[in-house]
Amino acid sequence: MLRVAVPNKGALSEPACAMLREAGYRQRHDRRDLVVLDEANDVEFFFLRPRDIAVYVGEGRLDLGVTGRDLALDSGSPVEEELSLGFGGSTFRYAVPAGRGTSVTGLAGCRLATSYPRLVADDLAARNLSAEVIRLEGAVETAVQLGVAEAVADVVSSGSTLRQHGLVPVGEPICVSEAVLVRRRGLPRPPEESRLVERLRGVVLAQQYVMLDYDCPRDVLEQALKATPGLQAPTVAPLADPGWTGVRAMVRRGEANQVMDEVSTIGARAVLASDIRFCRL
Ligand SMILES: Nc1ncnc2c1ncn2[C@@H]1O[C@H](COP(=O)(O)OP(=O)(O)OP(=O)(O)O)[C@@H](O)[C@H]1O
Ligand SMILES: O=P(O)(O)OC[C@H]1O[C@H](OP(=O)(O)OP(=O)(O)O)[C@H](O)[C@@H]1O
Ligand SMILES: [Mg+2]
Repeated sequence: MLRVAVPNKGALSEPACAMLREAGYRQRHDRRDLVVLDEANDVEFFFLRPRDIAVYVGEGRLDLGVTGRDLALDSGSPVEEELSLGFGGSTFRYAVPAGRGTSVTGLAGCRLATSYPRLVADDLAARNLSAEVIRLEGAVETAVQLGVAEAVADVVSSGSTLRQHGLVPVGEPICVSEAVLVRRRGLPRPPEESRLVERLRGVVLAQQYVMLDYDCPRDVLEQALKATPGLQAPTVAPLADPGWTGVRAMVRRGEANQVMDEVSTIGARAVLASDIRFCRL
């Protein structure tokens, strides 16, 4: 039986459960449940703190886990990323009080509060900078206000927590993070693991594309197909009116409106974009 870790709390918890549900797996209904057995798929899910997940997977106690890239790096566990999941996006950055400089080198010798001490120590070492790293559990932005540190390194998503505390980011992000599926580094891949990975890949890809359908005058079909080449090739089907054809192709979600403008300008009509829920490509 495959054993998989899922975040039990926090920013990654709900989207991770939703994605696994979409991939056809049984998930918990009660937030207090810590283990869910999905007998039909022969998978056992363990709901763990996101920070601990890479530790269990790296020790080989669990086969796969959903966690944040930043948390996996900070754990120092021997895990590798199997799949990026496309949610839980954030950056991990240094920040200082507004007006206290804009350069990372200014962090030398300061007290730096963070919940990600390994990530910070590794980055400081790579930059050949020395600073005192103060490990806090959370709400690290307050550490500057209360005089525990002169700078912080923390997760930045919308940036509003930094702003509320009068802090501004300095330097490039230490890590650009998102939710990832991790496995123990270097282990052979059992077939039951590949099935879960492929199912999740099907959900991730489905979210990145839309299905575009439109009616196209035959005399501009070639031009339209260039705008919508699809993945393999677009479906071209006859319509009742011999002067027209139906076209169906997958299009990247972020480019969909531009492509719709393009085919409409050529003369396409009834241009429809619809969501794809899950797929195998
Ligand atoms: N807006 C956000 N706020 C916090 N974390 C986010 C956000 N967006 C994405 N994340 C990611 O979520 C993960 C952190 O999750 P979470 O905040 O639940 O853990 P934690 O900080 O260890 O736990 P807690 O906040 O309960 O002490 C990291 O991978 C982080 O990059
Ligand atoms: O850029 P923003 O959208 O404001 O989000 C970033 C904030 O969210 C996280 O805190 P979380 O809620 O996880 O609390 P924590 O600090 O206790 O971990 C993170 O540590 C920042 O404080
Ligand atoms: Mg947090």
